[in-house]
Amino acid sequence: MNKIVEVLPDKDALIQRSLAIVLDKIQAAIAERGRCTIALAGGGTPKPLYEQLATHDLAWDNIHIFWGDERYVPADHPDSNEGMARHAWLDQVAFPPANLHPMPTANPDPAVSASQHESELQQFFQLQPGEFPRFDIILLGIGDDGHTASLFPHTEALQVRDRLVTVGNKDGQPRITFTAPLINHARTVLFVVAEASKRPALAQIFAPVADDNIYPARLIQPEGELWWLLDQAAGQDLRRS
Ligand SMILES: O=C(O)[C@H](O)[C@@H](O)[C@H](O)[C@H](O)COP(=O)(O)O
Repeated sequence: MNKIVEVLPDKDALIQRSLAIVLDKIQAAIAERGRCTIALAGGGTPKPLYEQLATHDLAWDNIHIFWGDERYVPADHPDSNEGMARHAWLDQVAFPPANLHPMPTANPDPAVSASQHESELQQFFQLQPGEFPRFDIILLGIGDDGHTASLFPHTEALQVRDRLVTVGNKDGQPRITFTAPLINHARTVLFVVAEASKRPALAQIFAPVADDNIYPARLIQPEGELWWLLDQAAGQDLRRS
């Protein structure tokens, strides 16, 4: 694992730096492999990044969009990560509809939806049973509690090692989420983190010893590149690298 930590002066600089890295990784993936597979983070932090990406004319036909997690709501619900990304970016440019791979949230049983999405990933990446795909880019954020994707503290999702996708649980509300092993197979994992409220969790995530079950973002130790991009408010206590 190659870990890079950068603290940017403010949120605008954080978004601009994140944009530069994402654009570079997209271009490199297409140049090397003919396509880019990128999984988006939800929440509020990445929205301006997606809005910036919408201002660039990219090879949309060669870019496939996934999500690292999803709230268990329809795409037109205000909480939907799919809806947020579509509004900020995906529906503003000429992505072929077949290149967008949202997590399903229609089945009454979230476990069925998780299994459906796992099958979609296995088919898209032409995987053998037990094999994990290697996404080019996985974007992540962290919550004030140290969760990432929908891997929340003290939940069963943290223990899942033999699946690509599982059911997350936020205060009893179901989510669909990539598993830690799937995320860790990525070529590049990019955390984009802003705001002082994240500082206590970051201190534990970056500590030499702490409980992964309490701070799930500690589980993210990818084989490839691990980027932590933080604004000054979030990252002021951390050592750059
Ligand atoms: O579905 C989600 O909410 C996200 O995937 C989640 O993991 C998010 O990245 C963090 O909660 C940070 O959210 P903010 O960027 O809004 O602080």
